[in-house]
Amino acid sequence: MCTAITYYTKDHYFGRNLDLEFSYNETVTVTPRYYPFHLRNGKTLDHHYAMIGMAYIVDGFPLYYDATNEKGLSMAGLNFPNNADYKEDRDGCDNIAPFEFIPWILGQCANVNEARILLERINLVDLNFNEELPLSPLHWMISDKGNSIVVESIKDGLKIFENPVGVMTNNPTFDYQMFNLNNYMHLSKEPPANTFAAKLELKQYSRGMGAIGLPGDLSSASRFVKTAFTKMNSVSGDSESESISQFFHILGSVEQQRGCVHLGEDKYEITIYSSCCNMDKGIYYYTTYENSQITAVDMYRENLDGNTIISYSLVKEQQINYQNR
Ligand SMILES: C[C@H](CCC(=O)NCCS(=O)(=O)O)[C@H]1CC[C@H]2[C@@H]3[C@H](O)C[C@@H]4C[C@H](O)CC[C@]4(C)[C@H]3C[C@H](O)[C@]12C
Repeated sequence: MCTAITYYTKDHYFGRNLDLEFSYNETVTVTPRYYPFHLRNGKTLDHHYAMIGMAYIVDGFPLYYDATNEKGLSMAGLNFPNNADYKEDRDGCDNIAPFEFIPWILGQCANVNEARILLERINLVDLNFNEELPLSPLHWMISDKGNSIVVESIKDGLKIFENPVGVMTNNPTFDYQMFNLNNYMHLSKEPPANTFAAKLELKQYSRGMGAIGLPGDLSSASRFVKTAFTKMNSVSGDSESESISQFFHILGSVEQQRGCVHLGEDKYEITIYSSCCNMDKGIYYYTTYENSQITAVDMYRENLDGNTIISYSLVKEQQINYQNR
């Protein structure tokens, strides 16, 4: 399971939890403007917006999980099993493999409106990266500094949904996730009043009772509701430190602790990493399951006019700040 969010204060932020039972050796990866993206349809994107994000680099190609470009446009791919449906090549379309989708959009678009124009011509094709890395069933959130959309390639075709909450998780389809919020409209950050029965003397015995009924399990539908509630009621200062702290707290409300989601044998899903990218400044912050200290990579400290990929291995060990030794 995974969760992606946006968060806006003075600056704009985009990030996600990557929940899985293993890691592919992903790295924080900066792709500069002149790195040639050789696409499977024979075309090459040889000049494009620079981008930073989390990627698994294979044969020199950055397989991005999530990224932000120099205009702030951001995108994340999340699991969408049994729903994602990729197509055959189609004439007159941009035939793009799902693993090329993030560079294709972020390389060429400055905002969601420009992405929508490319999406009119796109056909996400059923093409494995290679034998060891077959296609992943994904859907994507694309966000700029004001809007988010969700893109789902399903049996019926390519669906694009407005995403007014700026949250995405996994199954089922996004229209269900949005509709499901209706079931929770009675939840509140305020203390509840007794509307149960006027003749009963019911009292508020604890803080937080306005949100009793907010799901706390780790299913994707529940995480969607929990994250939407946490994010939409979020209050923070607007400094960089306060903003990113709040961002990680929102993601923390749905993080996965080892042991709670059993996948058979000795496998458990965990939050491998949580990321938060400042969309205005191109700084990619992350924590990992073992390392709760925030680590950052600043895209603008790299040569963005180069043609070779720059990558930083994740700092995964816990960093403890001893105060008395
Ligand atoms: C599994 C990851 C999403 C995490 C997630 O949503 N988990 C939920 C599981 S579930 O719903 O609860 O079953 C996705 C996100 C990005 C994906 C990776 C990226 O798409 C890049 C390449 C693409 C290749 O085709 C496959 C390997 C891969 C390296 C992908 C592996 C895997 O599918 C990743 C890492």
